[in-house]
Amino acid sequence: MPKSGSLSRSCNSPSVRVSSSPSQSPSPLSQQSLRRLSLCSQIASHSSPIVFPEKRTKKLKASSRRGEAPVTDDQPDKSKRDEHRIDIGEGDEKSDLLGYVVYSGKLILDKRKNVPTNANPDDVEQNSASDIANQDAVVAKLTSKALVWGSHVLLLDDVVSVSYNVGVRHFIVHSYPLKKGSYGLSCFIKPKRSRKDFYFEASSVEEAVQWLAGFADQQCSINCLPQPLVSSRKQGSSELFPIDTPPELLFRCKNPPKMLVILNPRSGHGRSSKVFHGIAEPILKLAGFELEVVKTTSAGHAKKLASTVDISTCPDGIICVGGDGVINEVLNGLLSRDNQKEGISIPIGIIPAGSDNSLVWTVLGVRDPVSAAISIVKCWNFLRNIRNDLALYSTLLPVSKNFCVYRSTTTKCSTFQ
Ligand SMILES: Nc1ncnc2c1ncn2[C@@H]1O[C@H](COP(=O)(O)OP(=O)(O)OP(=O)(O)O)[C@@H](O)[C@H]1O
Repeated sequence: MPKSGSLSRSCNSPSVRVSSSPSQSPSPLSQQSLRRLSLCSQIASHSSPIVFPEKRTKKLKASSRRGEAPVTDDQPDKSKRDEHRIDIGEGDEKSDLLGYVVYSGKLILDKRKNVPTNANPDDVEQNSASDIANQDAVVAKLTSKALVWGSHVLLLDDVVSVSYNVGVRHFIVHSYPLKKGSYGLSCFIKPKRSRKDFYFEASSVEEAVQWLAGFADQQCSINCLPQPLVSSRKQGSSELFPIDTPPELLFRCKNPPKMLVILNPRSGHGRSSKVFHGIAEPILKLAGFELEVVKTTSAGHAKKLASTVDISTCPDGIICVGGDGVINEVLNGLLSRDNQKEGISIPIGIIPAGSDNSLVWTVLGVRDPVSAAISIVKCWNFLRNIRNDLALYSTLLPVSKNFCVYRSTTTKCSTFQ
């Protein structure tokens, strides 16, 4: 079992299709992609045995140093595989579904659902320390696929973001789990999701930060909120985080994604504004997105916007809200830009709000705006992680050369060349 309170940085990524020429010798970059692809396929198949993240990372790094494709878990070296197996729940089947452990420690679930954000932080901290010592605290585990505590399993696919008041032990996990009865047969039934917030308390500020780093590593957005009773000048300052806070976490808190939303108010018989502002926008805001919403005024407006918009004002992507028509216009607009390279490097998100939405359903496999918004959040986090990794290599960024669509199933993000 991994040590309680230990964090292992690991690479869990939604599956991504990155095209690369098979004739080219593997560059560090393509190995990086391979490493991600390998993990993705393991996750998608639900067949990966549970391994210590450290061992998985070492194994993958070692194989990629040798220029080989990473060793996958379905290779027949059973004895080695068993050696790495750990028990998350009761039995291997459940463990396989939950992935590998990223972080574990004691947490209290605050059932009052009311963490006082304006209370004196010293009082809050003292109460927390005594609570954690009580039997209220449960062992919780963050795995590559879920947060597990007691008999609860919250899938990370359903987690939009985690909010944290800097400098305290509390954090809030915002999620949109599927409602009972809306599982399966997704081609016939629109999945129904409803928002659930879980208020947790870690045993120390340092541990709370480690939990957050674990969530960030697993494609969840992190919202750093101001600490109560701290001067506004210090708010958001890294001084309020413990010294060993992972720098990516600080970076994430300071750099929210900026996107342009192109909304066709006529789509879906005039219901698209309601769909966006009432359903999708709150989810994107919960993930800290900064959105500039432009409503089209006539046919052709979306194309003109996409062909002329200054990309630096929406560096993280364009979200199309409407039906097939508005998506068509945006894609054509981007392709007709003077600087086509710039146009095709920008990620596209789609919130289905048209009358039919056949394109988004047939190509991306989603039909409800909640799942689509969650996918955009997940894929944006995934892209940010990939870009951070790629930046390590200061070489060309193949992802930015591809046409990237925030894919609307919650575990996938596709790039097309
Ligand atoms: N403000 C507007 N007024 C009139 N037409 C518009 C406006 N904005 C966009 N359009 C046009 O409306 C057309 C239809 O829009 P869209 O496909 O988004 O919605 P829909 O027809 O309800 O959805 P679906 O195509 O899924 O049935 C688009 O081709 C677009 O050119």
